[in-house]
Amino acid sequence: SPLRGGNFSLKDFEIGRPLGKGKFGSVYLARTRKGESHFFVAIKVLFKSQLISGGVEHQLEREIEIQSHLQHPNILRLFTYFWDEKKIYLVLEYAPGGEMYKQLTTMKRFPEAMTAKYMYEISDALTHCHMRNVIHRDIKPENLLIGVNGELKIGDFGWSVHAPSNKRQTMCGTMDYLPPEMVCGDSHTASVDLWAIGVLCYEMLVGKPPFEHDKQSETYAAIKEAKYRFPDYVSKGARDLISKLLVVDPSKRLTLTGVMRHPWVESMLEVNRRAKKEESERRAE
Ligand SMILES: CS(=O)(=O)NCc1cccc(-c2cn3c(Cl)cnc3c(Nc3ccc(N4CCOCC4)cc3)n2)c1
Repeated sequence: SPLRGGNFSLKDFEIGRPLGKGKFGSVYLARTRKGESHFFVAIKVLFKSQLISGGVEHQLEREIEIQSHLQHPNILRLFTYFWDEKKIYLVLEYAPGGEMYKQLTTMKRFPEAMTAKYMYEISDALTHCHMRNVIHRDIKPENLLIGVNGELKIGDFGWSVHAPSNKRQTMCGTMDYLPPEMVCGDSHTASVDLWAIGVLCYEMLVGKPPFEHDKQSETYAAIKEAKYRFPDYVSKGARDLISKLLVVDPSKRLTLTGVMRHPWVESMLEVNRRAKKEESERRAE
């Protein structure tokens, strides 16, 4: 990629439209100036002042350290970063499909085959992270993006840490994805990500997270007991997978390999493969 080497600065890019607004800054579509082939990137612009007042500068350092070293088709690349007097710029891979959050809001809920494909892809990405002793800790639709071929991309490592960790972090996002051990403040291991993909799987199939309640105290109580219900339309296979991830005892949760080899996931991936084959045969006619 034309982003080899270091010391880039804003002048190396043409800044395009804003893609979205975050807590600490915004994300812009951009493209490299050099060379004839315009290479699209997403540039996340963070204000130093806001990072300092938010007390998250160390978190950003960790995010940069971790995400710049992870290279996987389902993890958004962090190519490089640079700063000027007031801002820090992260040059990230552009995800043309946008946020999974928007896709889920638009579609209300995902078909089972689409959900299973995303579950396979996120488990593959987390296997890559856990092998490098990185826990993500903040898996939720808002942090997941969609690539050019509809593939899932983990897009934000702002909350990731090197395992094991008992770092108490002030939660400023939703707590729907918190596992019991984090709700109780106990130290936590990589299995927090397994709980989170259980919550994600439920939310993709149902359109809302399993422990959502009006009162935060009710959400806490439901999480601690892993108390949730399925709407009738959720298949037996999907219920089996989710019930093996939303387990209070972290050591008893299904492993990432177990998710990727789960009968429901495998059968749904077969459905995807057959649909793709039929589609390409139709195109070939
Ligand atoms: C905390 S934050 O600032 O990081 N999150 C706020 C936010 C909010 C919304 C989006 C995006 C976003 C980030 N992206 C990154 Cl990083 C790479 N590609 C995209 C990326 N790509 C993208 C691609 C296409 C679209 N379109 C497609 C056509 O319909 C309108 C939306 C939007 C975003 N979007 C980010």
